[in-house]
Amino acid sequence: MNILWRNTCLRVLRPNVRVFSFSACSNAPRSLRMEEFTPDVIRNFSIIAHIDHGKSTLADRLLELTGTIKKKESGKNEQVLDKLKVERERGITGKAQTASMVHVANGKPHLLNLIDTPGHVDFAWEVSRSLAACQGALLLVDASQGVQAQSISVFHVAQERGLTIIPVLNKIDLPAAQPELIASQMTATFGINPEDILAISAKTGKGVEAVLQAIIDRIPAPQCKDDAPVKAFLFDSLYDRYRGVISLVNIQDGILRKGDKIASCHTRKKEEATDILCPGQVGYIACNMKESSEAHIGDTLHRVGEPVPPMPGFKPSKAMVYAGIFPIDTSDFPKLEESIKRLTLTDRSVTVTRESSSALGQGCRLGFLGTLHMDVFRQRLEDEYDANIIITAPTVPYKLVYKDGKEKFISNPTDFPDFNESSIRVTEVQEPVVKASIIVPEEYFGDMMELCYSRRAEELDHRYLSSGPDASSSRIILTCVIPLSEIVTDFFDQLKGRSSGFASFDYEDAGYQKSDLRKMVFLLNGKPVDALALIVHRSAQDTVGKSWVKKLHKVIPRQLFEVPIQAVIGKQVISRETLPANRADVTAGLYGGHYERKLKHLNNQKEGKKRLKRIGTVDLPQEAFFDILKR
Ligand SMILES: Nc1nc2c(ncn2[C@@H]2O[C@H](COP(=O)(O)OP(=O)(O)OP(=O)(O)O)[C@@H](O)[C@H]2O)c(=O)[nH]1
Repeated sequence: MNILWRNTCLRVLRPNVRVFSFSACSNAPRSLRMEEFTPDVIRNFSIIAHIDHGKSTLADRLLELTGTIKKKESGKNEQVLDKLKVERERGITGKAQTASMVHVANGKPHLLNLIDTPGHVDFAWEVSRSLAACQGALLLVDASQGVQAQSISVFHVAQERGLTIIPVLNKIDLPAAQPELIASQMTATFGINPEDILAISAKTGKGVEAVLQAIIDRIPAPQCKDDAPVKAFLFDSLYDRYRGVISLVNIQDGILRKGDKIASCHTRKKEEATDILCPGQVGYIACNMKESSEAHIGDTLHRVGEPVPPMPGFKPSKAMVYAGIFPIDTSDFPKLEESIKRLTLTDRSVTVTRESSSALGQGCRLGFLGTLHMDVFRQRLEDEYDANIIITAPTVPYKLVYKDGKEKFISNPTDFPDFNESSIRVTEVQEPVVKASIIVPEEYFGDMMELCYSRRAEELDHRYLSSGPDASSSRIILTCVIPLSEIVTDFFDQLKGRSSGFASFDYEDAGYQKSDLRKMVFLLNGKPVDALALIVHRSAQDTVGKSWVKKLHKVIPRQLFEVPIQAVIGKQVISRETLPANRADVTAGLYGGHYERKLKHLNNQKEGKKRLKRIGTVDLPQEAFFDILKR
């Protein structure tokens, strides 16, 4: 095992992104050695913020101020942390990123480890595990937008962990900034002392120096013992093309020296350290693991022969949204499977199993943390691996309770039982629910209530988020319990659309709840199309049935005979449309003389035929599924 560290800057990014080297740290005295950073001069901290409140920008300014990275000469504040297209579009960062910097304060060089956290509800798990490696956090709030749903939820996690919170008001340079109003909102919402709030502009750098000083003055040093047995906490892992799996660790106790044999409490695997890492420090370990599942997040590492009690366990990541991924051209499956395998090495929270569908052929069923996570993965497959894929409608994991008390989780609608079967032994179906909180300006409150009701929300409650004297800026926090299946489709888009983009939303797991759910199957000419099966709530079955049948009617090409399209639940037909028959000569209407056009049409048809799928007697091009299933 190699322990890789950099004296002054450790920057762990996605493998295809630059890794900063020691020489980039211009202001750092080169003679500094890692052993000199005793725990009292180490600060491990995180930045917590709602999406877009400026976390990455502040991280960049801190890195610049400490000389860890060079200030951009162009004066443009482009971000150092590279983002995926989907991340840029949605203004979020998915994967946590970590950096270390040295800052001289109070006459001594201090080692500051910034453990970045992602800013989206799907990644709440990453937030909680990165906070476990910190003693403090900067709570960053946009001075023009105020406190948002995500700021509150992450604040609570940080508070529960006993972290020291430094409240920071960002974007004070904006003309729309209302620093006094937002500061009073922060004081009321988080119960913090108004004098503790720092006002900054991460964009211009104003006030950022004071943030560095506050990190050193206010955040406690990690409590570690030099002479205790080595105890290292594994809080993240990533995949590097050349070095395999890289684990990020935080040394909680003891000194890890070159030549030390290290073992994992979880996997019992043993490795040898090739460098030194001291208490309180954050570093990364690269061993020759090829499977990221071998690096257990939340694992504790210790020196061989000196066992330590493992750190209190971390809940493993839990897939909340499942979808089938199939190649558009069925012969591409081996390539697709290989690409998925490679991509999951860099993102170990995705679960993969093989799936085969009579309609779409061979594919994989993937489990994601949420729909954004799914979109990020899909885009990476398309961009980085050039994959042409069809992705089925997302499903949440349902729970079936049997007569004998046994329980089973179902993540594929085709496995859902038909309740009209006489042999049915299922007594109850349960679905996952979440506790959602929405923060919205008062004028959109009615729309939000309506949206929540239409999505089967229960236990609705609301209160005013305290604000300043200006009544027009009153905002409301609305909480409810809502089925997860209702928010994995277009809930977020609806929320943004109906509130002109002002609503912010967050949710946390609230267990399972009994529900009246049925499997809806779509029949083409009497034959079911497995890839389109859905689980629906009884209250929504008519609307869902009707809209899907309409959609199918629109995209399915006409056949030589009439095709009935039906949505059925059990034996009951919920909705039906009939696709009229087509005339045999598909080139009819192309008049004589237009030879090239006719030829082109025939060639297109030939090409299309290769991808035709036969559902019973109905021929369907794979692309039709793409059209049906794209959101
Ligand atoms: N005017 C102004 N804009 C800022 C400031 N800080 C950040 N921004 C802008 O706000 C936008 C969001 O900033 P990011 O740093 O990407 O936000 P973030 O919180 O890191 O977003 P996620 O990592 O995706 O959660 C960017 O366009 C920044 O340029 C600031 O102090 N003033």
